[in-house]
Amino acid sequence: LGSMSSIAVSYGENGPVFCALVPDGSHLVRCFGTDASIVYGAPSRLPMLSLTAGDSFACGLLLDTNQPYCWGNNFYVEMGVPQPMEEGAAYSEISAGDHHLCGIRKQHRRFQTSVSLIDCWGYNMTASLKFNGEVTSITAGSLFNCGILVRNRTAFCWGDETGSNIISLTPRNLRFRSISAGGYHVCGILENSRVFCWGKSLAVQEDVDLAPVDPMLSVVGGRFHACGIKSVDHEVTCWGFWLKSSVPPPKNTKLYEIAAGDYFTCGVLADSSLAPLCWGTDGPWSIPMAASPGICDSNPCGPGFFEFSHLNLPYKFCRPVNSRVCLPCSNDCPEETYLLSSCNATLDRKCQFNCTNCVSTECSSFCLQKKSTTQNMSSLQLPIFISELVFGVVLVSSVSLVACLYVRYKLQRCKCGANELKTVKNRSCSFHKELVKIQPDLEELKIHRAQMFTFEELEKATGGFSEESQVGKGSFSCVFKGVLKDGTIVAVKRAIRASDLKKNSKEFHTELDLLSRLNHAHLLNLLGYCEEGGERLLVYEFMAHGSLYQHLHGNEPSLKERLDWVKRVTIAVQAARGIEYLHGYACPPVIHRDIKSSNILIDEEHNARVSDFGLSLLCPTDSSTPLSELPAGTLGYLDPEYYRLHYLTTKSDVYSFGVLLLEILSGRKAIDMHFEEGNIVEWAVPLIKAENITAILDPVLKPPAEEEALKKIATIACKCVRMRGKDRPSMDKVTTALERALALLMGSPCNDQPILPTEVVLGSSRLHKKASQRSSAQSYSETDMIDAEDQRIEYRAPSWITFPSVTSSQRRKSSVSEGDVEAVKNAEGRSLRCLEEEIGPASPHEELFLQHNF
Ligand SMILES: Nc1ncnc2c1ncn2[C@@H]1O[C@H](COP(=O)(O)OP(=O)(O)OP(=O)(O)O)[C@@H](O)[C@H]1O
Repeated sequence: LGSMSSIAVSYGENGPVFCALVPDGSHLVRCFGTDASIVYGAPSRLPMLSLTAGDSFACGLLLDTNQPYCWGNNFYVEMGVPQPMEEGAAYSEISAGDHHLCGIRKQHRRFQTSVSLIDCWGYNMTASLKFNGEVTSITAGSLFNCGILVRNRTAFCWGDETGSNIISLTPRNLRFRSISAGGYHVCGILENSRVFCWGKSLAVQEDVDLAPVDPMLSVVGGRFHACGIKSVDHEVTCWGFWLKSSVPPPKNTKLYEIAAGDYFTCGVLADSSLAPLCWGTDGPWSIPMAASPGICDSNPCGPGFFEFSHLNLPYKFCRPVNSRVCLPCSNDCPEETYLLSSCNATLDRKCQFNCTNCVSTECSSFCLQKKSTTQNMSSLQLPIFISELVFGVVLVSSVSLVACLYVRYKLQRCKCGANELKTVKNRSCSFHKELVKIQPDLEELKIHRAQMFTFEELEKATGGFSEESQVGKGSFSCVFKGVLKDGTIVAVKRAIRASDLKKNSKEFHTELDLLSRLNHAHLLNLLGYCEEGGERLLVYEFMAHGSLYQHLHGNEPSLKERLDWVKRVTIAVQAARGIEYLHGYACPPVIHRDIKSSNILIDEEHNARVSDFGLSLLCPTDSSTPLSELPAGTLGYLDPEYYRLHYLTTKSDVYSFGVLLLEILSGRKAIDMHFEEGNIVEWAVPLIKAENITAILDPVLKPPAEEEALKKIATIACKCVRMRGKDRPSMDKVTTALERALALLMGSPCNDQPILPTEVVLGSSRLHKKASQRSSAQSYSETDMIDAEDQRIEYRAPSWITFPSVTSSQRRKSSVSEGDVEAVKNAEGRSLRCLEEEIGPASPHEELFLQHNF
């Protein structure tokens, strides 16, 4: 609902979703909420100029083409670029109603003043409309739209007015600065900054049209309510009908921008955090991101507007050259204050407390402080103050200089320049025989923000490492759920005190070192560590939903059933993104070496996180030959080329990921001797090649409507588990292909556009999960524990695999000759030719998206 903005709120039966442009100049969108099709469907690589949202869908105006691009799930609006659309059409504004979207077509200069073209798509709206005169600021209500004519700033509306009388009630003589539609009403800001609303739902006779008299900077409309930002103090005020038990609008809080869904409204805090803040019903309440405070405009800010700048942020908000975010100037000053400086091109007006007229404590304390500072300054202390100031400046400059030199030194040591990274990515990272030494340096770790804990602290957090708090067990460690002093729920991994302390220590240090260097939304975050005497402990974010293994093969069948196809494929895409980051974007690149379902953990919001870096290896970025390492990993997932030839490349992870995909599709374990053919690869690949996909699909789930999507994933899996590493696709290709399959599965008609379930967040906050983790009351049952135990005994071979422990089927596989490989390849080529292009090179468009994203 409403007009386009840098933030948008969608609504519908799956709950509200908040979407916003990230304020870092990337113009990328991020969404939070419970509607998976919008949250995970948000294109993380498409830069957008602005956003708008309706019932179960959101749309953005693409920065590069000025075309709308929608995602989510609405029967009436085509996802992707809505169709039909005139070729080459570009739009200056878009706006979404319940089930439709409209856009003002950009036109050649010579037509601009005579006629405006507005295209609409969706329920009862699909048409191209012509209006006399230039139109600006379109806004969409439930079933109607309105716009402002540039020539006289009057409003006009079109569409269905049943139940709202919106068209007949439109005021003919009022001039508006801006307008915003709600469900059945429109509110506009008049030239004198007062708000005027018209229309109203006949079903809910609430006075949405009785707007407060305060001057407003902006206004938005929800289903039966409206909210505005007051000009005098940037605080929000709402009016109209509210559902009972709604969270009220914030008080004493300044906001820059607001957007409304039906019963849920959000704004961007007017402080350095630019954090979103929401009220109304349903949530999401915790949105761990900063949001852009406005849309980037290529025109200079007009009168009554100032150019927004953020002193704390070193980067530009707007990518297009000569564009900026223009915010409306505030009018007047709050009570007790006087105008210190007027609004100019770069700053809003400033007000200061008037100390002759204080009533509030805020004013009194300001004036007291001011008085004492003035007195102090005028006394003998002035020279002391000046010398302190000089000392402070010198100190800050020297610290900054040392920090800069240190960062430069670090950057020089890490030879992962953009170009090198690209090269690494393209050649899928091959390595020298020499392994980069992993020598964790505690000072370095501090810089990487891993916190050091005492053993006592962690002992306390886990109830003395009690059996009840144990949530899992690996080959070298036990994992406990713990609660830190500040209430943060964590997972504490305690290395088993083995006779081979050296080996334990190596795995500990590998994981510690790697995790403190890596940061990605789909990698498990390390929060801290403890190394005391023989004790080695790592502290991670707690993953409320355990591992993928527990879901697929645990003792609770309902968990498996609840993991429907969309969830499974989403997890696959997210895990692929984590691995893709390790291979292509980590510095230096990393081979995980132990990709398997028990190392894919699932957080509270059901997002997948790749974990367990105990076996990972760092690889140099400037090498060309594969790394020769003693095989390590888990039976069933281990790349045959690696254990046969000790030939390790990132393609070994691709093999393991292929096995994981087969596991996700079939619900079978990688090795399960209950079946005649116990090795999942040996069993599934021939069936997939014979195009008998149904035979491998997990029988506990109904095949989806779009079985084609699963067919594509099966094909990807087949390619990942090819015998020769060089015949396997790289992880970035796998990710792209999976994203397309997910789009298809979710019924997106335009599956050549990548739908990304969640975006890569380089530098994502380690701490933003804390709050949600604290609220999680989920604990592990004894059965979960048994699962983990069962998994260790039945499924998990010792990490350092020796040849005798390899199963017969694997041995058969490992002894396949080169000729066999060719034969397999040819057969594959024949039966799957039509799907061969799935993992083809990324299109120029996709390459562009990749460049934008990283
Ligand atoms: N951060 C976490 N939050 C919740 N549970 C976790 C977390 N980390 C691990 N676990 C649980 O503990 C189990 C054991 O984890 P761990 O990484 O020690 O071993 P593994 O990967 O299963 O086996 P191995 O170390 O032998 O490869 C996991 O499978 C998972 O169920």
